[in-house]
Amino acid sequence: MTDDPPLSPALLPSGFVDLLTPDARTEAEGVATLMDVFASHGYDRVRPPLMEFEETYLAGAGASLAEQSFRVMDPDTRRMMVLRPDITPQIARMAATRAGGAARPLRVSYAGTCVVVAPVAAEESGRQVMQTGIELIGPDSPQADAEILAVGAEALERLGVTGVSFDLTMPPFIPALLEEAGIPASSRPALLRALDRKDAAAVAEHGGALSTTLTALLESSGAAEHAVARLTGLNLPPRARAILDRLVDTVAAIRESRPDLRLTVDPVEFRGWKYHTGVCVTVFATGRSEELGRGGRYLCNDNEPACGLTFRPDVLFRLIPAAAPRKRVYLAPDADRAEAARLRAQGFATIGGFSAGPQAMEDARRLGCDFVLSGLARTDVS
Ligand SMILES: N[C@@H](Cc1c[nH]c[nH+]1)C(=O)O
Repeated sequence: MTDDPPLSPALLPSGFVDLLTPDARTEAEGVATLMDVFASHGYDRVRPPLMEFEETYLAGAGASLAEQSFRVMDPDTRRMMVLRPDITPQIARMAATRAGGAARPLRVSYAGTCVVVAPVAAEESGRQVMQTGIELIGPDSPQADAEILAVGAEALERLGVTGVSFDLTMPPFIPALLEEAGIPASSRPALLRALDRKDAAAVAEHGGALSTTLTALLESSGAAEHAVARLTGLNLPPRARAILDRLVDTVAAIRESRPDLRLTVDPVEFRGWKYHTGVCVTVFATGRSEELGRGGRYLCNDNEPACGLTFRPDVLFRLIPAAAPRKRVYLAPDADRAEAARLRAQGFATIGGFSAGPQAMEDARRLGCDFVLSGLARTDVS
């Protein structure tokens, strides 16, 4: 027994909401549109489960997601399970196990619900998040990175999302640079914080021998061509150089297929889950701070290279007009069944009516119907 006041019947746990119409419809139709574009490029749908054993999920690519994972105990076996916070680690597992023998390059798509402990971005409040994405497994090339971006861009265009920008990052770059430059482990946290805040003064203060390079890196972020021109001129140690060269090649490959995309580069950014091993991307709509999607390069659970892009439909669908409802027809109890079926085939929603005569007309109006079907006769709702 507790002394807590009784819960309101409408109360839900923080971060979980009911999605009503039209939002739920807009989400479902938007996901279908995205999945259709993915399928048209050969990305076949897979459906990993909502829960997995903790020890399998948190191995491999999922290792960095422990803090974001809800744990549930299986009452049958008493084994701990994870409610997935992200689908990509499941694809990394599938690619190394059940889909290990499938022809490469392996292209898969997915749409499903995830649950995170804390909202993904600061401006968000949701803990149940929808993911819709693609993964390209096998090739480790700038062309594969470019394909992911191009397919993602096309999917957004089909949805009608305009003014999108793709921000390229390379999370392993700064750690490699600090290590190669021999920056002591004790100064790294302050330096990483300063870089994360893009605080030039603090970067200069904590950067030691790397101050000039790090300041130049901060200044080079921006439009891809501007960034690439400045970054190629920098004097860098070999591992950091190799990571950067790969980013430059990826920019060139993207430009070849989609010269029109708005591309920016941020060499010091390392947001996102921590399993990425190479070039990453965050998708923004101009003038908005929420992330529409994120992606990047990683390794599957058997170290096979892969890259992918995951959209966040719950953010995305706030940017597009609500999906139009079907036109509605009120079926009086004597409505002709074949005619009703024909109307449904034409895209109408037929609403089964329990009233006839003037009451049918009133019910039809109340339920948002355009006309009443009685026998074969249509009467417009006035
Ligand atoms: N699933 C990752 C993005 C990603 C897809 N593929 C590789 N990375 C995320 O939501 O942040």
